[in-house]
Amino acid sequence: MEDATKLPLPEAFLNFLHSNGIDPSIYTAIDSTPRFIRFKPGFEDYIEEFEAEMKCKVEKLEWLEGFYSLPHHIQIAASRAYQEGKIYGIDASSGAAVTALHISPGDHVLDLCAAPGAKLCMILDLVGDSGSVTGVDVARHRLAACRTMVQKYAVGDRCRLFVADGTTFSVIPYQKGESKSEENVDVFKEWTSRRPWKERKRASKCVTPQLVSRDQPPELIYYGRHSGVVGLPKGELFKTASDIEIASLGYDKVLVDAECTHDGSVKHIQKFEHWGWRTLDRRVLDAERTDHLHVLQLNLLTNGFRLLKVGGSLVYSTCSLTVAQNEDVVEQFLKENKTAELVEIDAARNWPGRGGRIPKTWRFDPLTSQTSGLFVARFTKVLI
Ligand SMILES: C[S@@+](CC[C@H](N)C(=O)[O-])C[C@H]1O[C@@H](n2cnc3c(N)ncnc32)[C@H](O)[C@@H]1O
Repeated sequence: MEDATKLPLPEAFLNFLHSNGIDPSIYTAIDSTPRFIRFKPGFEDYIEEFEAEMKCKVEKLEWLEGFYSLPHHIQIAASRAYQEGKIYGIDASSGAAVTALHISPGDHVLDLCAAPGAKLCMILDLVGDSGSVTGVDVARHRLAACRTMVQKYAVGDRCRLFVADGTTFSVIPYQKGESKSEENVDVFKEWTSRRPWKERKRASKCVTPQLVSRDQPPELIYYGRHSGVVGLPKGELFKTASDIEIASLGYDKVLVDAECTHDGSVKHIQKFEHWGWRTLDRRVLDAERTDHLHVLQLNLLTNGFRLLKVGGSLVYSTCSLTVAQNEDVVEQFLKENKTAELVEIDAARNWPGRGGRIPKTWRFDPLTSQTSGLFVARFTKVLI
C-alpha cells in the first residue's frame, strides 16, 4: 500500500478507507485511468472523424462491445459526435453492469435508480424496437436531467420515467393489448415537452432539490410514443399486481444501481477538492448516513427483486468498494429471500478486475481493471 500521508486526501476519508480495507493508492491512479465512450449503434463510422477532431487515438475495448477508451484528459463534450448525440461518456464498468443483465430485444426492463441515466440510455439501445424500459429515481431534478439525456440521444421511444421511491415503487410493465379504451375515458395523449402547469409551478417554488417520500404516488415525467402509455386510460397506468401475478407479469430484467458512498468513483471523489473536503464529510462519511445507506440498499434490492418475473435477471451494483455496501447487502438479501439465487456472470470471464468476497460477484477498480470502481452481482428468481 502507498503511504497514505503522501496523498492529498483528508484524514477522515483516509480513516474511512482504512476501516473498510480500501487501498488509498487507487486515488492516485486517476492519471492513468482512461476515459470511456460508447458509440450509439450505427454511428461507429464516426470514429475517425472523432479522432481527427479531438487529436487523439481511441482504442476499441476487446471485452465490451461498442466501447472505446481514450486518454483521460480528453474533454468529449467539445466534440461534434457528443453534441450530436452519437456518443456518450460512460465508464466501461457501468457498461459491464448493463451487459450482465443479458438484455434481449423485447424485454421489459426496470432501472430502479436511473438518474443521471448513462446506463438507462445503453439499456434503451439494447431493447431495440420492442419491449420497454422503465426508469425510476427519487430525485426529481436528477430524473429531469435523465429525461434531457434520453431526448438528446433520441432513445426514449419505449421509455417511461417515474419520480418515485424505488423501495415502494409498484408499477408493473405495460402488457400488450391492455390499452383498449372505452369512449369518454380520459387517456394519455402523446407526450409533449411542454411541461404541465402543475410541474412548472412546483419547479418555480422549488429552491432545494426535491426528493419524494416513500408514500408519495409515482409521478410520470416522460413517456415515449411506443412505451405503452399513449392511449392508456389514465387510471390504468399505476396498476399494480400481487406477488403471484408478478411471477409472470413482472419485469424481465431489473437493474438496481443503488445509491452509495461513491468511494469507488475516483473522479467523483476528486471533485471534492473543488467542492471542499468538508462536503465529503457530510455527504460520504457521516456514519449515520452510512448506516442508513445499508438499509436503503437492501430495501431497493428487495423491492427490485419483488418486481422481477420468475426466470428474470436482476443486477445489483454500487460504485462503492466497501464490503458493507456490497457483499454484506447481498448476503443479507439472500438470507431473507428464498426465491433469489446468485448466478454466474458469464461475460465476466473476459472482464478485467477480480471476483468479490462472495463467489460469482465481481469487482472493478482503477488499479486492477483500469476503470472506475464498481461492484456487480447478478440474481435470478426461482420457483420454490
Ligand atoms: C449511483 S446513482 C445511479 C446512477 C445511474 N444508474 C446512472 O447510470 O446514471 C444512484 C441514484 O439513486 C437515486 N436514489 C436514491 N435513493 C433512491 C430511492 N429510494 N429510490 C429511487 N432512487 C433513489 C439517487 O437519486 C441517484 O440518482
